[in-house]
Amino acid sequence: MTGYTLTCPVCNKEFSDSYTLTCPGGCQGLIRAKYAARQITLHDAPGVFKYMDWLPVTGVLRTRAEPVCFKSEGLARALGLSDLWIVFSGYWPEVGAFAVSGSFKEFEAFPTMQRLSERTKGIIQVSSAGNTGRAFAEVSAETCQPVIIVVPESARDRLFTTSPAHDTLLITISGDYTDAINLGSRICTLPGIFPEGGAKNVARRDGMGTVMLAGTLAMGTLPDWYLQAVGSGTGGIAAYEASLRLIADGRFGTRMPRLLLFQNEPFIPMVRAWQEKRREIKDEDMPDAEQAISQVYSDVLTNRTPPYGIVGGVFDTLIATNGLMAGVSSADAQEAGKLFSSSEGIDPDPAAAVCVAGLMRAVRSGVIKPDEKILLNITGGGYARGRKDLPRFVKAPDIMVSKETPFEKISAKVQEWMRYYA
Ligand SMILES: Cc1ncc(COP(=O)(O)O)c(C=O)c1O
Repeated sequence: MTGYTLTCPVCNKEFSDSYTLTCPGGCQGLIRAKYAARQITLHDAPGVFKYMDWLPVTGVLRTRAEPVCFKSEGLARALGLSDLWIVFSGYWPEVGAFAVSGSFKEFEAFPTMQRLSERTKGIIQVSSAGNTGRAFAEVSAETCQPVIIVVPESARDRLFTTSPAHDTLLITISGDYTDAINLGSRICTLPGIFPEGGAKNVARRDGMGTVMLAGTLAMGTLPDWYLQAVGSGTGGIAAYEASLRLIADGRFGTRMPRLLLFQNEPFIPMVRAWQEKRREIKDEDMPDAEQAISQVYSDVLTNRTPPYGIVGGVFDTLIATNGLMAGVSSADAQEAGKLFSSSEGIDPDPAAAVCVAGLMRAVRSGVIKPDEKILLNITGGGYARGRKDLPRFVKAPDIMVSKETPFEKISAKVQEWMRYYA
């Protein structure tokens, strides 16, 4: 690691990092990390930290989690593609994939927790529909760093770890992902608690960007296409930012990969806004949101406030990459998930199945040509294998609340828990 500063895409000012999530000048845009290393050198470091030249950390945590890229044979044959590459993020020992929480959210969680401990003193708060929360709980369980996680009650059985998560405070709320986000924001007003920041956190974006790094290093060159299923779209932004760095590196080509991002019908707000080339998501882009969310195959893709219109967000990323977005039906995603399992030999997360269905559609419609170089982000998977191999500790909620629970009651319990870490 040779150091980094942060820059604002609006005022272009550079500043140092004190776990900064927004421009100190008050600009509205996604700040970026600017790394001293123009060319990436892989470090002899654990898991995802081998990419630490382009991660906003100076130290490392112990982990085996990292994205694994290989050239597809089974799925490629089934779809008639000659240059299909899969980046697998999840648990699949045979290919060297050890993200034991099962998704690429673990690549965000490790650098984020490390950045927080290097840059400030405090406890991180995460709101999640399941996968992100599980990834942070896993890091907490492995490192003993405390974390406060808020999830909808319906997602509580998704909070399991491979060792007991003693340092996780789990709060469940009867409601959906948006209610978890709203409660999390209120909890972050308490002293000593820091929001993980979502797309605003450079550690999260650059952690996810390691997928593009792993893919490009395995292929030797940047791909023509990068495909991912999105809820917030942070992974897409991260893939673009990593591509910018890889182009500046000079060894992997000069052409920006095109992004092809998918949402799960009927909840497709970003697809609708993008189809009209609008920077704003309007209410009419998510009609009957609650009903639509209840119908999707992959509920981790149901973010109602994605970083879409913000400077440096999904809209700008799609413009910069000549990108595309499309909706995928749940029925197609389920079929595609079965095809992926049978052709590649591992079960994909439902979100990854959405991505496979999107790929199939793009090939059928001629958007993607059979000989193009495709990087398919299988953002999660290997749960069945993990259930067999890995210890599983399901985290019981520490605090259960409803939307009506007075905040004073919740904050008193949170502060009592925090006293232990003071
Ligand atoms: C497995 C999986 N894939 C894809 C996504 C979408 O990621 P994002 O939109 O944040 O890039 C998520 C979000 O939680 C996820 O858990």
